[in-house]
Amino acid sequence: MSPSAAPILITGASQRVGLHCAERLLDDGQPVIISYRTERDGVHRLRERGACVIAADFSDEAGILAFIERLKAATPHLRAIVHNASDWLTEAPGHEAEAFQRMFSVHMLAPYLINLHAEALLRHGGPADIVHISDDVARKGSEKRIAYCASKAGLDNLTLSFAARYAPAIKVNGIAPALVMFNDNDDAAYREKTLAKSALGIEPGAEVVYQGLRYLLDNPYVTGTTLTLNGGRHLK
Ligand SMILES: NC(=O)C1=CN([C@@H]2O[C@H](COP(=O)(O)OP(=O)(O)OC[C@H]3O[C@@H](n4cnc5c(N)ncnc54)[C@H](OP(=O)(O)O)[C@@H]3O)[C@@H](O)[C@H]2O)C=CC1
Ligand SMILES: Nc1nc2c(c(=O)[nH]1)N=C([C@H](O)[C@@H](O)CO)CN2
Repeated sequence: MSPSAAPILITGASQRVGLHCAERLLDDGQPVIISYRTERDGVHRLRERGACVIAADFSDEAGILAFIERLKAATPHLRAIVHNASDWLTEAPGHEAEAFQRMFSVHMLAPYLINLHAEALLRHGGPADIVHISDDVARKGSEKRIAYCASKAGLDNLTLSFAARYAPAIKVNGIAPALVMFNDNDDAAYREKTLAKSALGIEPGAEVVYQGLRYLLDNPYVTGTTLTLNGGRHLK
């Protein structure tokens, strides 16, 4: 891919899925911009590989708008925006409203404001995409993470609205994973219980999200669609 190609923005790419997708795009010669909140080893690695790295905290409107200004200063065009940044919060007793606000801000307000303010960066005459990384759990709800799940369901709805508004110049789609990669503190009992929730029963790793992203970027006839990436959880 030519080095003058417009960059792809991945939010929340300092670790795990976002970092993997950013590295795979760089492997393909695709320029990358990431947002990060914590200065992790992954940020240093991406910076060394030539990615543009921008600090951002999407916990409130001011932080989101500050990121948008830094993004506009960093590039005149974007090939795509991948909204990956996410906090997997439970609602601590007595802090439910704070948790809901934080989930709404990172999973809905940030994608909404970035999509609105960065529209012109995507309108450059070439292929352009927005991809929202959601969660398969939005399909049925989550008793343990009500606010998280509701905000991811709202993100799925943003996919439909922005796809209708931005067609035909910009495709807008989603990816809704179930378990892709555990967290280091997930114990054996939790891992066994979680793996049993899907028909395929595996922890696939971040590459399956990159494969879904690649499909959406490369296919000119898909918009307003959310790819289910759940190992067949809906079959159990
Ligand atoms: N892992 C899985 O099995 C599954 C993942 N998903 C979804 O896939 C995506 C990637 O998952 P995963 O890699 O596990 O995600 P992480 O939990 O690793 O979160 C990704 C990044 O989001 C950033 N982030 C969190 N809150 C904020 C905020 N308020 N402002 C800015 N950045 C923030 C963090 O940045 P930093 O570290 O720099 O602070 C973090 O590294 C997420 O959207 C997730 O909901 C869905 C289902 C299953
Ligand atoms: N931001 C995050 N969202 C989610 C995570 C995560 O680690 N960070 N993990 C999950 C689980 O894997 C779940 O799908 C299975 O227990 C969901 N969302």
